[in-house]
Amino acid sequence: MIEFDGAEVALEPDRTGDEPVRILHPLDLVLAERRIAVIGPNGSGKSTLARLINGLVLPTAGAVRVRDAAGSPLDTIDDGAKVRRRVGFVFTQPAAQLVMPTVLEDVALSLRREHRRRAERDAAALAALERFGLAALADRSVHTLSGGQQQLLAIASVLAAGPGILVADEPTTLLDLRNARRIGELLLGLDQQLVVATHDLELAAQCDRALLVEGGRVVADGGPADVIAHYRATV
Ligand SMILES: Nc1ncnc2c1ncn2[C@@H]1O[C@H](COP(=O)(O)OP(=O)(O)OP(=O)(O)O)[C@@H](O)[C@H]1O
Repeated sequence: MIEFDGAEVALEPDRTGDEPVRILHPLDLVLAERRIAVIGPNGSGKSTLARLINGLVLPTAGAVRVRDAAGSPLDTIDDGAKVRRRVGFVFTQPAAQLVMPTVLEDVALSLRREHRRRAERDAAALAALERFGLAALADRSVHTLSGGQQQLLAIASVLAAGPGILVADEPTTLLDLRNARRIGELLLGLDQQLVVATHDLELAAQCDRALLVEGGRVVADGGPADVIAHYRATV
């Protein structure tokens, strides 16, 4: 569960002494559904909203809290590094988060806390790759993968660390239709709670709830069909 309690993001005023610019206006929301889409025009604040959920952006006022599993405490996000073990984040550009030379090493890096011994870590990493149909690519350089394979690997690496919540920021934007559907289906089928900021309305339509963000405010919130219809009617 994710709770926004008057959370807002404002930029410091510049030297002209102007009012701070609000990127996200104070937001009160409880997100309890398993799959939540955040849609809206470019620059509306979707990424900022998504980044608040894993501490990549901290609110300048108010609070964001997460509970990543039944029975776990509702914790305020005030330390990005701590929350990132509980809330995974997948970026639009998978290459940005693939940091190790080979596919296996990249997944193994996510497992360094759980498995201190290299052999155990590699075995767990291989099992994670198998789950995503990537085992045959284990020794390949991450740079030789296709965009779809890279996005799949980025998701596998993030999920290997066992987060209870997954946030994805436009994960299908750079993919062709086939890979976009494949990644979309994978994300929608996860056990974890999913928050996905997306321009992919086909993906948004399959979520349990959608939020329409415009000008840093949530202007529609509810079933995806209604929220998408509202969005289409306003562009
Ligand atoms: N660190 C920052 N400094 C200055 N402006 C910022 C910063 N972060 C975001 N913004 C501005 O805040 C607004 C919202 O940005 P955000 O990236 O959240 O939008 P978005 O809805 O995800 O857009 P897109 O669909 O184009 O990715 C934009 O106008 C952006 O330029």
